[in-house]
Amino acid sequence: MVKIGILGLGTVGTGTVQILRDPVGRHHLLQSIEIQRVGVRSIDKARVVDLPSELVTTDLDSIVSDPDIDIIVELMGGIEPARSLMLKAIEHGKHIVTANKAVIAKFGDEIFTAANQAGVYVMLEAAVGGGIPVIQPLKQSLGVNRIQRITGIINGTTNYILTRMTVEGGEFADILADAQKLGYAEADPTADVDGLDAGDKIAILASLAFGGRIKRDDVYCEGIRKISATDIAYADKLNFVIKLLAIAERVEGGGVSVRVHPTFVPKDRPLATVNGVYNAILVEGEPLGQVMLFGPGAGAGATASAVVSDILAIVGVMQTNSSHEDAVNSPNTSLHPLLSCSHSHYSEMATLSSLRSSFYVRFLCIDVPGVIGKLGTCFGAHNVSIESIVQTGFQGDRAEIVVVTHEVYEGDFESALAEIRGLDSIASIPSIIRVL
Ligand SMILES: NC(=O)C1=CN([C@@H]2O[C@H](COP(=O)(O)OP(=O)(O)OC[C@H]3O[C@@H](n4cnc5c(N)ncnc54)[C@H](OP(=O)(O)O)[C@@H]3O)[C@@H](O)[C@H]2O)C=CC1
Ligand SMILES: N[C@@H](CC=O)C(=O)O
Ligand code: NA
Repeated sequence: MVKIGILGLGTVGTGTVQILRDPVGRHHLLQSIEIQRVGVRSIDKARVVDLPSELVTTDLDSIVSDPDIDIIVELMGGIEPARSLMLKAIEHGKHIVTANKAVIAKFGDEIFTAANQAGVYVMLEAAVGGGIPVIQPLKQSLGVNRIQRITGIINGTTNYILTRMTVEGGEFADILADAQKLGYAEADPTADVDGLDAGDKIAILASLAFGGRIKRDDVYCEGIRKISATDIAYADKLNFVIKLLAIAERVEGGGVSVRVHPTFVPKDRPLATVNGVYNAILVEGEPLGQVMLFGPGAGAGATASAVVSDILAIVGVMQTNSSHEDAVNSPNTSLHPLLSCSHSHYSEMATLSSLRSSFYVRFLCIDVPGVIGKLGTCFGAHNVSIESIVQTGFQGDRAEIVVVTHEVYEGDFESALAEIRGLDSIASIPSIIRVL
């Protein structure tokens, strides 16, 4: 039997235990897995799964150093103590399965280096796209392609919020509360709403796609807090939907760009049809072309499916490699190259100003006559060409003008906006949203 220790028995931990305890009709290797210990924060909390009390403990240190345990399944979330416990488990020769994108995006360097030295695996399929297989496909089935771009909807909570705001016009706070009740949101939902969770995930995908580590601070993150019902209505009128996109791409002229921002997506693009808690990841590479991976991006069962599949992959390797005992006792034994992390350098990053994008901008103006001309002149002076400019109505006594630009350099667009902000007739610029 392969013995596992699970850290965390919340949404994903519970889903994981449920799959492991109900193996019939699933992969036969599940029957060689035994839950040895489960670590939690509050021992007295009511649990959905009924585990023998001697299995459950608040002493997580004792789990990661338990000599009988082969695999540590980290499902607690957050940076600490998750990071230290994973490092300690690696030090004790244990393989890791984790759903924790926050700790991998920020400390993956340290964790993978330690794992490679110790000759153990760190598997993280659940960390991106929940139940959607995307980590292993990037490492294996798509591994021979030169990846040009990844465009993803990879945060279930924000996609659920934007979908409901679009379809039923509900209030942001109420819908977020529902996402929390459904188990989609992070313990601190700020990570979802401000695009930080998607930032963690796209940093991980970019690292796999481009074969170089990504410093988390180099990922530009903008969340959905500022998206208003007005912008959603304009998007609809202009034949778009608003999605929180995470994009990683090679940039002409060198470097890679990794970013997260709300985006106007044309309604006829497949990504526009991804709604609710569903995620989708569009991978573009040579010679394959485009592949879109789609499925539930959060939730207990979906995420646990990815967690248990990772456990299974390790069990499979352990069973074919009877030298597991050696791996524990003698570091630097060879790891399967398609399951382990094989790069250690950092990717060169491109600056945001060198990227090309189209923009939707909503202006509130004080004085209507001549404003459209002034806006056109300012944009033109900075090489920003306009696809459409319309004055659509009033918000109180302010005239509302909406501009959609052609694809322009972000740097030129920023310079034009700096000049426009100085115009007497511009009262405010409530929305600036990129267009796909
Ligand atoms: N929920 C989802 O849909 C998805 C989640 N993830 C990731 O999975 C991980 C777990 O998420 P989720 O299950 O939603 O989280 P929950 O908040 O539901 O569960 C966290 C669990 O970890 C335990 N825990 C947390 N901190 C400590 C600590 N300091 N000491 C001991 N135990 C601790 C909690 O114990 P107790 O129960 O006693 O409070 C709880 O059982 C996170 O990394 C998350 O980002 C990834 C994909 C989807
Ligand atoms: N909070 C995350 C959970 C899965 O990673 C999300 O909403 O996508
Ligand atoms: Na996944």
